[in-house]
Amino acid sequence: MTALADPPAPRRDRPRSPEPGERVPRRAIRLLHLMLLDGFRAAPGLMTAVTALLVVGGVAATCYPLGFRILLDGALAHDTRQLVLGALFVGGLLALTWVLQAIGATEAMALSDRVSIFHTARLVRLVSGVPGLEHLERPEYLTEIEQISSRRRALAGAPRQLMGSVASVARIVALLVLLASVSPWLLLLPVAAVPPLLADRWAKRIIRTNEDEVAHDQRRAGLLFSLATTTGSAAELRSYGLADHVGAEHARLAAAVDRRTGGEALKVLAIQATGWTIYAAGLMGAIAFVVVETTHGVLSAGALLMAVTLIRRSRAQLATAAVRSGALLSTLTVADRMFWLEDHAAAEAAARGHDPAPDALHDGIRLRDVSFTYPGAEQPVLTGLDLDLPAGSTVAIVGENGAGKTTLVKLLLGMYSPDAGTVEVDGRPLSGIEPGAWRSRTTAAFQDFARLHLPVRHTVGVGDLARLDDTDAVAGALDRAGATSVAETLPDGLDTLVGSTYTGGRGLSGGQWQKLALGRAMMRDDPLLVVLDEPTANLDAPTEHAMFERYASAAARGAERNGAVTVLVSHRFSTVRMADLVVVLEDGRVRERGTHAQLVAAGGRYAELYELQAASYR
Ligand SMILES: Nc1ncnc2c1ncn2[C@@H]1O[C@H](COP(=O)(O)OP(=O)(O)OP(=O)(O)O)[C@@H](O)[C@H]1O
Repeated sequence: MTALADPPAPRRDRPRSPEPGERVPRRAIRLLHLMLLDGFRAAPGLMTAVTALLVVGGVAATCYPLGFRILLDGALAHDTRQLVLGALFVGGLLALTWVLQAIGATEAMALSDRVSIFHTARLVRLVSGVPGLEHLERPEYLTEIEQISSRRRALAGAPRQLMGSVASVARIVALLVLLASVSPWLLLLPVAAVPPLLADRWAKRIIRTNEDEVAHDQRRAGLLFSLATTTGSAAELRSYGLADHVGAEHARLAAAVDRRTGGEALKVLAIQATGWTIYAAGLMGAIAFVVVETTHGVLSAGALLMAVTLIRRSRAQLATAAVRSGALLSTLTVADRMFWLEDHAAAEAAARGHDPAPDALHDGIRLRDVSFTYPGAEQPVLTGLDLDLPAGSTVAIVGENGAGKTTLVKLLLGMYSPDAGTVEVDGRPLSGIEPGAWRSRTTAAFQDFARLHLPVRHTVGVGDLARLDDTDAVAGALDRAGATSVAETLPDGLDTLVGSTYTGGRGLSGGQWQKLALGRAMMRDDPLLVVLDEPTANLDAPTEHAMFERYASAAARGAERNGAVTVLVSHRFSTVRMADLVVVLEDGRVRERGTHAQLVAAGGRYAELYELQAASYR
């Protein structure tokens, strides 16, 4: 069996670290904000506690060898007072270190949890706050989101890491002061620490590059995993015997990622080992130095013990500093991604309109010379499209599969923006209207509707969030959608939990789900635009007929109330003929327009399609 076609890795056009034009101070301020202030914003008390614990604990852990010096010199001098002082010093600081470390670890976990919740909420806001859908069609955007999402934990650890780094610096300063008190020559020891630290930075860079390069395959493996383990695709996977193939494909991708990552891990190991070997040589030199100084009587036995203890501990402290700075660096990569996302959302927000939506339509909605190409696609879907949707009209859009009908209605709903041309609402560009304001005056039922696994009242009620729990509004919407019977047959009526995600959830048929989606679309009271994009595909013929009669009367009421336009996308001509205006789309342009009778009489493409469908029913 051949492998599933491997899509090309997405083009990477995301800035890595600061963009050439971006000033480093600005980035530094943003980083400080993210790593420090966000910790205080998410959990002020915890953040203060963790900071204090880390710094005090760090200094205490470094200073206790000073007690060894007092202790040993006191023992050699038979000085009981000094002995007791040394013992108290060592014991007190060690006990303090352990207690603070134990409390610090628990508090740090709690802090990470709180900051993680904070960043998750921010991520959701940044992704769903962008009004259109275009960003969700771009693989490179999705890869970035996945990278941030999968490393939210690292980001959540940032405040703790930063504080840990401050504590590391405090420990190293304390270590150097104590070493200098033995001999200033020992301050050369940090020079030997440079190679391992540089090696560590290099290693982290290799790891980050590798993460970027395997991200595409990891994402694909993740998609295959959910394909193999979720219910939506389960039936088809079994019907076509694809389960093994998908499993094998997932294993192939995962193994490729693992192979590459394993190879890079060996490189990283070699680099780090070289750095630490150089440091070990410096460390041995320092020990030899203090031993020689002691044999020459320059240093006391206590000073020797303290120096050797400090030198030995310096490796652990440097290793901790290297690990922390490495973690900090990899957090910076996630932070840069978060900044990119914030900039993206800010640019989108700056570009959006601020005008209110009109109260009513007087002229209608017009598309002027509109062209649209999906992100990453080569060919435009709509080209130079001109179309008038008069206020108060019901317009049916017909055309073959892929003609661009759904794309057109998504442009009307403001989910995509045209690449060229304009969509106008009563003569004003739609791009000038605040997206939320326009959304609140539109409603839509799509062919690929969402199956919201919630109590029925909420599955429907989310169509108008302000009236989510308004039983009368929900019942009215279900009635307008001809879906009252769905709720009536369920054991707890509107309170029945639907969908099988949760225990006790009631499974529904495709048609029942669709009726609830239609109910959702009927929740808004005074929409200016109603879009029904093949909303009856799962319904039987009598239900569909009854449904369209309801639509027609709802559309007529809306037209009278505020000039609402109803756009109906359908392949069924029995439905299409009820519209005031029929538009035939072909190759991204309007090929014909007119009433059903006019188009049939004209004997063009519509008449041909109509005749074909009518013949199949005869
Ligand atoms: N997200 C997308 N990214 C890239 N191309 C897309 C996307 N969605 C649709 N297209 C392409 O745009 C064209 C028009 O699609 P659209 O869904 O608008 O057609 P349609 O007329 O509604 O078709 P149907 O009758 O099958 O629902 C198709 O060629 C399709 O391949």
